Amino acid sequence: MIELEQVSFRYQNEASHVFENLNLTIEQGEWVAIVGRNGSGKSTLAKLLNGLCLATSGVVRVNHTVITSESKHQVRTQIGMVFQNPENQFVGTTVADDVAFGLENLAVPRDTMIKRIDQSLEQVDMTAYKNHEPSRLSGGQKQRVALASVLAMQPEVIVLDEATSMLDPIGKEQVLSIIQELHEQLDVTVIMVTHDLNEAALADRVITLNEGTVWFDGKPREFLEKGDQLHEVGLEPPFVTKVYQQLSRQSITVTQEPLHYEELVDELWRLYLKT
Ligand SMILES: Nc1ncnc2c1ncn2[C@@H]1O[C@H](COP(=O)(O)OP(=O)(O)OP(=O)(O)O)[C@@H](O)[C@H]1O
Repeated sequence: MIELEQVSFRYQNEASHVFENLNLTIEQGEWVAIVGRNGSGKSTLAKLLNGLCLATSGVVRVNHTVITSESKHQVRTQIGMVFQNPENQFVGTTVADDVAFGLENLAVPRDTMIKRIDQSLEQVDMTAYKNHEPSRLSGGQKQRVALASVLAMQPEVIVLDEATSMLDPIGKEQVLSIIQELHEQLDVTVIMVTHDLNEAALADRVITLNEGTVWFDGKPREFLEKGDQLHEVGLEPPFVTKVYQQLSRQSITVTQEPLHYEELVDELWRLYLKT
């Protein structure tokens, strides 16, 4: 679905490259979390995927189309982006207008447009707010509307750049469960830039960037097994990993390193019943 081949990128008037000869392939239907310290290039990578940044050299392909200044508009119909701050994405005076905007640009026929607006608002559970002003919604509701605007375009790939970082735990949970549903039911490819390693553990694959290179690329469990090595790339092991490390230090055997709180609780419960 996405291929980066020998991609180098340098911002205009900057001396150093963010990426040099980066190679990466993301398959259709994968859920990939991109993690890494501040400045490691996560957002730049997200922008390279939808043509907001164009490779200085090398090739970025989305569904076999090479992203260039000519093709980027067409590519954006296949890749939906959701950013950290939904305020920057609102253009309409009502929620429905806002969701309609991208469809109007694509000249989608009116009856199809109405159907898609209703369907995407329902997917994010925001139907009741259809005629509300976006600026009066809560942060979590705004992010769900931003997600609906992307869903209405029926993209094959959704890129979320720190999309849940400004949300409270409930708002975060709601957005993540919508993503999980889309991924499972519609086989949408999800690329999620995040600082939250608990969130990254939900993905099928974790890519860790460090100084413009891929430091780790693999399953979330293998990633968390890195434990204290995560400090080398500016990351803090999540709570479940720290508990696992403490248990190991005290020679308490746990069957496998827990990925989520639920697994940790199951494991602790098992240990408790054994005593
Ligand atoms: N518009 C820009 N012009 C020049 N340099 C930039 C620009 N945007 C980012 N950079 C630089 O590119 C590098 C990568 O930045 P990027 O925003 O991709 O990192 P990031 O991993 O997303 O960071 P964060 O976690 O802080 O959001 C950094 O050194 C940053 O200073």
